[in-house]
Amino acid sequence: MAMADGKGKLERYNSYIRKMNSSKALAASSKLLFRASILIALFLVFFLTLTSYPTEVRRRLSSTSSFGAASARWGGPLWEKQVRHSSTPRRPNGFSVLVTGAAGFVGSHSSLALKKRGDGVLGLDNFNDYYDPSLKRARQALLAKQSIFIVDGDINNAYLLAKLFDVVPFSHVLHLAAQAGVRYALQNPSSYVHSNVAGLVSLFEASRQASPQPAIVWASSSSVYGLNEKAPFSEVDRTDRPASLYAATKKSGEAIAHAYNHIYGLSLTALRFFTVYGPWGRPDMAYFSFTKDILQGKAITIFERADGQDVARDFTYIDDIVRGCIGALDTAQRSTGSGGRKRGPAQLRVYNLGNTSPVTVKGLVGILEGLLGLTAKKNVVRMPGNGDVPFTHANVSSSVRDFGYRPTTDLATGLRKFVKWYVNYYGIKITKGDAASSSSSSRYSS
Ligand SMILES: O=C(O)[C@H]1O[C@H](OP(=O)(O)OP(=O)(O)OC[C@H]2O[C@@H](n3ccc(=O)[nH]c3=O)[C@H](O)[C@@H]2O)[C@H](O)[C@@H](O)[C@H]1O
Repeated sequence: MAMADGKGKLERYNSYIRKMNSSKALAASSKLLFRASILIALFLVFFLTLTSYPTEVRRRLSSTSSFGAASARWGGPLWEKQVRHSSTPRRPNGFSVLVTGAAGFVGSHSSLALKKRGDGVLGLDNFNDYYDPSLKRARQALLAKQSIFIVDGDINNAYLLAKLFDVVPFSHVLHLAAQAGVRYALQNPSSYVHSNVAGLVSLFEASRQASPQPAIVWASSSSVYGLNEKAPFSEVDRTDRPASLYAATKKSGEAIAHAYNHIYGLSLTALRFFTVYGPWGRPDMAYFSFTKDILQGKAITIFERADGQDVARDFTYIDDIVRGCIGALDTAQRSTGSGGRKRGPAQLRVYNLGNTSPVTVKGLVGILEGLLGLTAKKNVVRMPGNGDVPFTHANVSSSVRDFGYRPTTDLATGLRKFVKWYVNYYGIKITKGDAASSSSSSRYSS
């Protein structure tokens, strides 16, 4: 009996162990299944969220929000050496300037001018495809010849910015990276928020945490005057009626700058640029695309106001703008914060940088026709409701007073230099007009 009892116990015990094992295996496999489902669900949420963004935003997010993706393009001892070398000033008391948007139009010209006088310059640019990136790469090559290194990265990448401020104690930031263009905001509104609002905050965050905190000079825009009718536009005029999302994001930037100055003691100067043009310019702008189309015999569209009057702009030549940027950098006081905390009141400034003599768009086209020796095929249409403003005109008395800003290039002179660059860069031969005779072997004149 005892044996039988013992055998029965053993069998019961074995069957208990078998049951336990099979329920453990069941539990383990259901745990695995549960975890796998969570992973799949997370992946699906991420994928669906990402694919619900427009292509442009998706491209930007994938290039900026992943540390892994970004770190593939930066980091390491060689990279740090390049960053340090490029940022080191070569003159006594020279600046060490981080130029964002350095492969852009104003960014490339400003970087070269700063380097020329002995400042250290490090560029930062995400080389996005808002317009032909090969032009940005050509500007990059130009800067590389002057030993200016451009980091390939986005201002929204907080890791990258922290790393840059860790490696270099920048004295100044010239912040020019932005989503430009007034009318493109109708097609891709989120890109304006991404670069001009989120990107700006990201840069200000990195700067306020940096030690030392840099002084920041950054690009606002004449477009903030919006529907202002009082001319010429003065910095104290109303800027609460933006006509485009572009203008609204630039105006937001000025409000954000106020807050960072107030809370963290960042020294901040906003420059309101007025329709900047010149060699190595932006292909999306009217003077550039008109030149291309006139040369190709294509029709151009000229907007006129609802009342039939001509639209006008205070077109400003790039060299004048660069001098304004450098004047603002030279007179920028230090930020007062340290360790992310304000230690006293800091400088907060806003300046117009314009040419002070508006020209109508028809006038611009007339000058181009003369330079190209060609007559444009013109479609004159009523200005569509696309964010454009009827005219701009800068009062620059504040920048004249505070850093001796004085625009010296009229539109005809500036466009002559632009056309000379354009035909040379794109290898175009013009038999009639001034452009052919002024074409030189130099691809760059600033
Ligand atoms: O000062 C600024 O803050 C802004 O300047 C620039 O904007 P805008 O002044 O709008 O320049 P731009 O596009 O060259 O149009 C020029 C003129 O041509 C007219 N225009 C334009 C296109 C066209 O097909 N036809 C036309 O008549 C058009 O109606 C306008 O009157 C920068 O792009 C912008 O990024 C920002 O920096």
